[in-house]
Amino acid sequence: MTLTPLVYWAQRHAEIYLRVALTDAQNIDINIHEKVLQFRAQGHGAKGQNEYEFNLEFLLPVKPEVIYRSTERQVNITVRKEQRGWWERLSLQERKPVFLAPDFDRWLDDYKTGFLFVYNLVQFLGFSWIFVNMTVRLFMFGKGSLYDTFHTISDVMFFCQILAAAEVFNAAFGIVRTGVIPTLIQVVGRNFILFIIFGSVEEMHSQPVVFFVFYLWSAIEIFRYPFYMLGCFNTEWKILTWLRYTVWIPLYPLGVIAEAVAVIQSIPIFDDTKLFSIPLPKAVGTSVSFSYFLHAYLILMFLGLFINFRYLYKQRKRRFSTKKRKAN
Ligand SMILES: CCCCCCCCCCCCC/C=C/C(=O)SCCNC(=O)CCNC(=O)[C@H](O)C(C)(C)COP(=O)(O)OP(=O)(O)OC[C@H]1O[C@@H](n2cnc3c(N)ncnc32)[C@H](O)[C@@H]1OP(=O)(O)O
Repeated sequence: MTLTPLVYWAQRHAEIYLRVALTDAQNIDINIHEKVLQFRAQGHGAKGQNEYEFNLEFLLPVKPEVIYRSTERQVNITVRKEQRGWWERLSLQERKPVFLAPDFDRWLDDYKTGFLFVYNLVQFLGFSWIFVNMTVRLFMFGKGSLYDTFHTISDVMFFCQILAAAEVFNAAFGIVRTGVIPTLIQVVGRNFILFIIFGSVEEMHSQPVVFFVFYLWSAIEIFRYPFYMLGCFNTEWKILTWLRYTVWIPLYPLGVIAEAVAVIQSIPIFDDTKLFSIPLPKAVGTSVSFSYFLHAYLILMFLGLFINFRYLYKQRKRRFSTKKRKAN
């Protein structure tokens, strides 16, 4: 007797997504003949460990190639609808006039993809400009040019980091499939360093550590944003994917260490200048120095590093383990 797994269905204007509820699926065999999809695999489904299969006939023609990803919990299948040529659409309409309702879903998808593509492109250009400009200036003018270099690139860095706040909204509103907390930690963490430690303390503008931080931030972004840009077109370059999910391994701890050094260097300056200190009533004392908060922030940073490192490690594992299964 053939066993049929649970199959969930979703679709967009150009694609159909099937989720087959089979755990640890093995020997997956998926074919499309004409409009019929045939699926067979061994795995753990509603009737335990067994062989499961199903045939599914689509209403309209679909492309014969199947894209699938097997994870520990399920098999995700993507089928692309056959795009009809304009002449075919025209002849169909001639034969059977239909009222063409506006496809709001499609428009929304296109706007979302367009917005994300432009956003990622702007960020990529911004971080590449910072990286190249910083390298050229420091290489040509040496250490003496630190202060000028900071002032040349800081506006673009401020702009890119403010823009990065959009990533928290994208995560919160489900525009991209990413975690809100890791994104929030990343955005709040960087903006704190940039605007409070670097932006408000002039003495920091000529500290070498600032440029280590900027290098570490931009080094990951010049791979991450092009990776997302390709993702907008359902495309990927293996080498870019590998870099996006690997380069953070050394960069993230180094980035947090460099940021911690910057915080430590700024503590005596905040103590001396009393910048951001909280005034107290005369009877109690003068003020509470901002440096107390910075000491607490140093602990938070390593907690943030732990959360995001774990998150990125999981993302990496998810990405590469599904790829390996796909090759089986
Ligand atoms: C509560 C606040 C408390 C604050 C406490 C503060 C403490 C701060 C401490 C920490 C400070 C850290 C400061 C930062 C330092 C550095 O950056 S050091 C340099 C190295 N840094 C890095 O390597 C990190 C780079 N950043 C990231 O990777 C992200 O910001 C991330 C949030 C940490 C993880 O990214 P995420 O997007 O969740 O993972 P992905 O696997 O890449 O994406 C998931 C899916 O979402 C799609 N997607 C995401 N964004 C976009 C986009 N812009 N456009 C299109 N698509 C996008 C992506 O394609 C994935 O989709 P699928 O492929 O379908 O899975």
